[in-house]
Amino acid sequence: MAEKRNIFLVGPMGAGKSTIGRQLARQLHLEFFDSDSEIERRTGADIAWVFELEGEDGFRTREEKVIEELTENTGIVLATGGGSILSKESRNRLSARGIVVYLQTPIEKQLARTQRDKRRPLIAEADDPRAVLEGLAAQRNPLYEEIADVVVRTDEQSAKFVVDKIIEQVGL
Ligand SMILES: Nc1ncnc2c1ncn2[C@@H]1O[C@H](COP(=O)(O)OP(=O)(O)O)[C@@H](O)[C@H]1O
Ligand SMILES: O=C(O)C1=C[C@@H](OP(=O)(O)O)[C@@H](O)[C@H](O)C1
Ligand SMILES: [Mg+2]
Repeated sequence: MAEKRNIFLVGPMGAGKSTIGRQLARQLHLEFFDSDSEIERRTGADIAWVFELEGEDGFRTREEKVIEELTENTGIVLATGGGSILSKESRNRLSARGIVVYLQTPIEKQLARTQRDKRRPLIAEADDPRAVLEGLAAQRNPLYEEIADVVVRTDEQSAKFVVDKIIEQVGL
């Protein structure tokens, strides 16, 4: 697998894609991108604002475009947004252009890690965030699994442990 020189992190909100991706890139001396940060950089608006102005559909169109462009790189770590895999085109691009690492995390941990964060509109405004995360998991987990080359759990383990585990699993 080491000949595919990009690493793409997929998984649900709160799995640690952004945090672990940054550390992984630093450790491997690869460039780091985060699809959400890239959308924020390009629009000059935060994710919640993009959802508010353009709706989820508008956000997904931007996300697909950013993933199309970023996956053209070689030698990067990309932390995707949790819903990026809803797009068949993005799933195809991610599988074709790098090693896809699925960060698997139980809903309990996702809730704990995203509780105080207002930057995820799908759960920040929900009356019952647990029910939302369960619904998303039912729809999305098969899609993460479909494209995963490697699956790494991120529940009890520290970010550092997960980074080392990914490096070991992808053979870099
Ligand atoms: N392995 C981990 N152990 C404990 N906390 C973590 C771990 N990975 C991430 N976190 C914390 O969880 C929160 C969400 O992480 P983030 O990287 O934004 O997830 P994602 O990008 O998958 O939504 C952050 O506060 C981060 O510090
Ligand atoms: O799961 C989702 O649909 C989303 C996940 C978020 O990214 P993280 O997975 O990095 O939290 C962000 O892209 C947006 O709020 C939508
Ligand atoms: Mg993130």
